[in-house]
Amino acid sequence: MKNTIIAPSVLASDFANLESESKMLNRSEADWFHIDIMDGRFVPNISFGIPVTAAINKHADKPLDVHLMIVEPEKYLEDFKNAGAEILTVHYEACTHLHRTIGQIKELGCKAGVALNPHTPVSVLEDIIADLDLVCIMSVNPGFGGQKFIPNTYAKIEKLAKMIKESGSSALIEIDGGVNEQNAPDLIKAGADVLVAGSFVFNSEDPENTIKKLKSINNTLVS
Ligand SMILES: O=C(CO)[C@@H](O)[C@H](O)COP(=O)(O)O
Ligand SMILES: [Fe+2]
Repeated sequence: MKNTIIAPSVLASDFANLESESKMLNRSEADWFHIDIMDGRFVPNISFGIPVTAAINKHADKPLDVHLMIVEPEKYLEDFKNAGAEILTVHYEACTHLHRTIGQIKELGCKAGVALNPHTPVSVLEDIIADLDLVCIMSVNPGFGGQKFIPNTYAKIEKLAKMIKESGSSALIEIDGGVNEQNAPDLIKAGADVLVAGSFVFNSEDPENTIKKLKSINNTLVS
């Protein structure tokens, strides 16, 4: 039985109470904290940056999965590593020298991920897939929480899973955007290893229990 990783997105949490939100995630069955960094240039929104990531890390006792939606991410990798990032994901569309950037992430001792916008085919990763620890398929256009899931994601997961298998890569497939308890079973069946969920978790009445529900979906699927 596959153990799907659940990574709640802190973007949808109460920023005025990050300590208690972090403690809730620690208590919960969440595996990672998903940290969305938006710069107002790569995406049309600004979230938070290095000091807030470090503040969350003071309270988090689980890995920080840092999703960099920024231009020139190579300039800030070390800062985010020092702020507590264990996984650093850069956007394919933001990196001219992706191979070099992935090497820099690994030299820092972090796991290296690449995120793909909805319009970017998974085939662009063919020549780098063996070097990646994670591929994040964006199932919404990045920049905002609470958007509608794009169904073409399922086909992308299947193509990527095939590429990973054929290349012998051990990259995990992460799905980010509009994930909820309705689409999670099909995402897992298609090949998702990591589910990011923001609004679905934090806008629910009982976020801890919502995480538990997402985590238990695996167990209801026939492997
Ligand atoms: O990276 C992003 C959005 O750009 C995501 O991580 C969102 O924060 C997920 O939020 P929901 O779609 O689950 O509300
Ligand atoms: Fe994200």
